[in-house]
Amino acid sequence: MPAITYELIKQDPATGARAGIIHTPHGSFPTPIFMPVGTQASVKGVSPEELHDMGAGIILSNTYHLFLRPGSDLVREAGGLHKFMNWDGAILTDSGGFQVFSLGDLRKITEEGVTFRSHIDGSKKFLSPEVSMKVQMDLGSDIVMAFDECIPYPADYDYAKASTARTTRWAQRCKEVMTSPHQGLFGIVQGGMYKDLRTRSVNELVEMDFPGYAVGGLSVGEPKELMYEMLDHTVEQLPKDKPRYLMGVGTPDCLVEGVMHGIDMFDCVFPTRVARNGTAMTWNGRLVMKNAEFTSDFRPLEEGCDCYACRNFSRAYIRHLVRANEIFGLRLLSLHNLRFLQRFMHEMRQSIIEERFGEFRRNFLDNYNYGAK
Ligand SMILES: CN(C)CCSCc1cc(N)cc2c(=O)[nH]c(N)nc12
Ligand SMILES: [Zn+2]
Repeated sequence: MPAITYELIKQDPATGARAGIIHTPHGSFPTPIFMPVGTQASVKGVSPEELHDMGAGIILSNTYHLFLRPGSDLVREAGGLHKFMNWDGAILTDSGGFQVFSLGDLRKITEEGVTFRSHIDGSKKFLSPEVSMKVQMDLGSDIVMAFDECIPYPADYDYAKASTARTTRWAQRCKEVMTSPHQGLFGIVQGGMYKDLRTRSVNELVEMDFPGYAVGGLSVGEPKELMYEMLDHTVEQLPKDKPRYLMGVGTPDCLVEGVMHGIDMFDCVFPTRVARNGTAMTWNGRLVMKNAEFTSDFRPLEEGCDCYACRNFSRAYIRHLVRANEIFGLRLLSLHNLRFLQRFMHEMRQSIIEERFGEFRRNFLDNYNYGAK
């Protein structure tokens, strides 16, 4: 029995949208799903108990960061990442490739792997398919991402072709050393913005029969229309009985469009990052809490929200905390924004099950106004 399995609940008859359940060794969760990001083994300012209370079934963490600090040997000694951070839900770990490639010229790529300098102390480090898999086995995450190169945008055809072929060879090397029966290894589709390379990447990864697939190399600065075009082309070639994960996406409009194209899993730092910038996410757009309009607004951040912030505090109080640089204000906004995304995905999933996804999408996009208010 594979560690990760996908159960289709409902396919929207008119679009690629679908509702399902993903089963993992640390529990099952409904899809489509948004995964809170806990890069360094914590979702910034949020406790595991609060993550459970808001309905999070899976969180993200990161090979690159934990490899550098505190080191995966320590986490293994602690009994793995679940025990280390006291989270008993599912965990997905990214493979480290993306973070290394974000270092720009501080790294050197060869067939073997990537040499780079730690952003923490400048020491020389090496990541490869084998090292990434060893780290992720030490961490014990339920879903392990293959070690890949996220092709920058723009990239010329020859570079994208050579890089995608290497990512496929790296995926094979990951598969050969990922021996834990309790962890599921996802392949990551690359190919840049070239449809023929995306098709080749999909075909070669599907040939290796992974339990799930991520669409990589998107949300890297390309226009949204181009992202959707690549997404449409890529997802339709992926197996229907396996989960699909769109990496690094995204804002609510991108979540709706990603679901429409058949994506099941999403992650993005957006909700916690904008929270730390003093902004609340609501169905009708963003609230910039420092704005004077909230000075004596004693309503909750969002009417009808059941989060801890909205059940106990007002916009006026949260505005005061943000202006006074009180950490509690940012914590309240993080709790609200993460709960908002859980509610958003739940409503979207219900609309698929009740065959009214098209109406949900139109209503949301008609009211969508994520310019700061
Ligand atoms: C917090 N998240 C942004 C981190 C997890 S997702 C990181 C991430 C984001 C994007 N856009 C593309 C890729 C990609 O092509 N490959 C990998 N391995 N990771 C990716
Ligand atoms: Zn709320």
